[in-house]
Amino acid sequence: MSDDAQMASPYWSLDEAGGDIGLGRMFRRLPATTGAVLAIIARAAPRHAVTVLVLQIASGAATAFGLLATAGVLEELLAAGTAAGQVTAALPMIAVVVGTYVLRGAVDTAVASAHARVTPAVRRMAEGELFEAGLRVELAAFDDAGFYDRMQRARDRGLFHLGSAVDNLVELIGAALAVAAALTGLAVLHPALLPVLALGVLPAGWTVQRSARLSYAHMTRTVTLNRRVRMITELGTERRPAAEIRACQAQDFLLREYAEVADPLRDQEVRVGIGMVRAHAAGRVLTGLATGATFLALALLLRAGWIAPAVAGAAVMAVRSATGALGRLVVAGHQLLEQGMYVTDYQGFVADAESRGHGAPTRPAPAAPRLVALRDVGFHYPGGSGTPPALKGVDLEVRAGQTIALVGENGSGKTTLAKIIAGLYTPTAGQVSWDGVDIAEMDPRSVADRIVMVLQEPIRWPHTARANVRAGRHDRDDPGDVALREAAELAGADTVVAALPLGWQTLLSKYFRGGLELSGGQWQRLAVARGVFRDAPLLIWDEPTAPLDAKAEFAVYESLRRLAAGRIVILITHRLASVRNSDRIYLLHQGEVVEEGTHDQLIAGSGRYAEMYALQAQMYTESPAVPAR
Ligand SMILES: Nc1ncnc2c1ncn2[C@@H]1O[C@H](COP(=O)(O)OP(=O)(O)OP(=O)(O)O)[C@@H](O)[C@H]1O
Repeated sequence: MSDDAQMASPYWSLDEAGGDIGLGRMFRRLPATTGAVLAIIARAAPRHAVTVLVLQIASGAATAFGLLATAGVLEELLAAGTAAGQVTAALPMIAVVVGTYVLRGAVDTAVASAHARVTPAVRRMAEGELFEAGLRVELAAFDDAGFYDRMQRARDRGLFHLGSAVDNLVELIGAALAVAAALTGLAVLHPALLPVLALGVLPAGWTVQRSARLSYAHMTRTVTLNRRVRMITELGTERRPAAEIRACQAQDFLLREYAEVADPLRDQEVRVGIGMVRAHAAGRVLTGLATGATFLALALLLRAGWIAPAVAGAAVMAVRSATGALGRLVVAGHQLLEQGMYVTDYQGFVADAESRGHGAPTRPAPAAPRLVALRDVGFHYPGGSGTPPALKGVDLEVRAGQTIALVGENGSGKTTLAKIIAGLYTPTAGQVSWDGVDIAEMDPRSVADRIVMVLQEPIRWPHTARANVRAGRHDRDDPGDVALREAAELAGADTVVAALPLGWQTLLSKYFRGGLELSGGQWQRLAVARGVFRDAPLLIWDEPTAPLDAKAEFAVYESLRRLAAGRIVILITHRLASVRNSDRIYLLHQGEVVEEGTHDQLIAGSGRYAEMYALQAQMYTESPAVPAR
């Protein structure tokens, strides 16, 4: 097997066809979907939605009235007498028909303008809700693959289809009212015309329904392939992966990956397209036959004397208008069902996100905790059953004014522990307390308010340099940017900003015209400045200096030492020289604290820490392991 073949995955292929949607099933499922969309419309734009509905009813009534008036015109024109006399007699009814058309045109325009306000309002509200729901959930939700997948689906497809679902609902109601208008008009003219109408519209209805079924089945079969195509094309067109793709010469690999999913998608589209062409061809034949049958039926009714010629003429017009409306109704109904699935996804996500939010605020966290203590803390990432816990049995204490360090190999649990101390994850066992009170009892917002956390991969806010630092506490009052400049100086970010063309106002994003990109270390200095600007009593630094040059690293540690006075500092780093002065060092191994003490105690213990320290020291003292030339 080639390497490429080994990298190919069986996870994406055409999906199983979704349930077939016949007319009966469509009508059974429509109320639930319609109800869901209506509920969202009612919250986003109730007034405009009512306007649309009332005007659509008025438009339907005008259609029915226009049909009756047309019959009146035909009656006058077909009455006995001279041509001039017939036209003169028909003039008042012609005026009524023209008036009805004008009225319908005006009403339809008003429907369209009220409708134009509904869809954007729904999109705006739904997007805002989704964004807020995503921001409010606990961090752990992002580690749950199911939740994450639902969120992506709701964001990428739910929002998009919600707008179209609103449009289709409006179309569906309009079409249903137009069909009802044609039916009513004909029933008033003569009830015997109703079966004639059915004869005329059924083939068209069959055709539209057949193509809508094909398109629905196509949509359900290609969900996964479409997602995969989007992922791959994003990889090939985004800025971040661009360098590595080129460095690894992975272009051909990506193109093959793309072809692997895009080809079956294309073939499926061709199959469906041909299926639709066939359905339309059959439909046209049937419609032709049905038109003949309609005329035959009308002729029979005329001969039997059941209807007058004028009524037969009006019936032909009614059949045409009802055929068009029925077609629109079936198409809109199917599309609404298709989009309804995504709308349900969206609603499911928002409900799920709300249930994952923090509970009602309880007591506030102490303004400046004096003692942070962990007792027998364990943690399992969501969905990780069958895998060992990320943390188990961790006991730890740190007091105001102290600095502790968390060290250990990659994957030993340091970052997880820091996030638990920060209240970002709730431990699955044990307890984290501040001044003797479990933080689970505290208002999570007030807990977060007391913490500064600088992480390994800080956010690169696509904003100005100033906003990048102020994001640490965006609502902090800082007249003259005094604190901002002080934080930048402490973090060594002042020199970075000084070199920018527009200083603090420089946009730091290459995605926008005039924007600039920084180096990894420069971004990190801004992140440290952001942490300093945040100014809180509990500082958690997770590898804050990893991408910094030696001079900047030294300066940052000096600043951290000054900042530490009176605060609680938790430091995570692999550079053991940086933790020598910590009040206590905790060495983690496979999620457990296996050694703890001061640097001197741990060195004297000759355990893992001493070994790691000796290895690092050796790298500085012995000749570098570069092969001799
Ligand atoms: N989001 C996550 N979902 C599931 N497991 C995770 C997640 N993040 C980390 N883990 C697992 O938890 C364990 C501890 O990870 P953690 O990031 O805390 O280690 P670390 O000591 O900070 O590592 P490093 O030194 O590489 O930063 C690892 O086995 C890792 O695979």
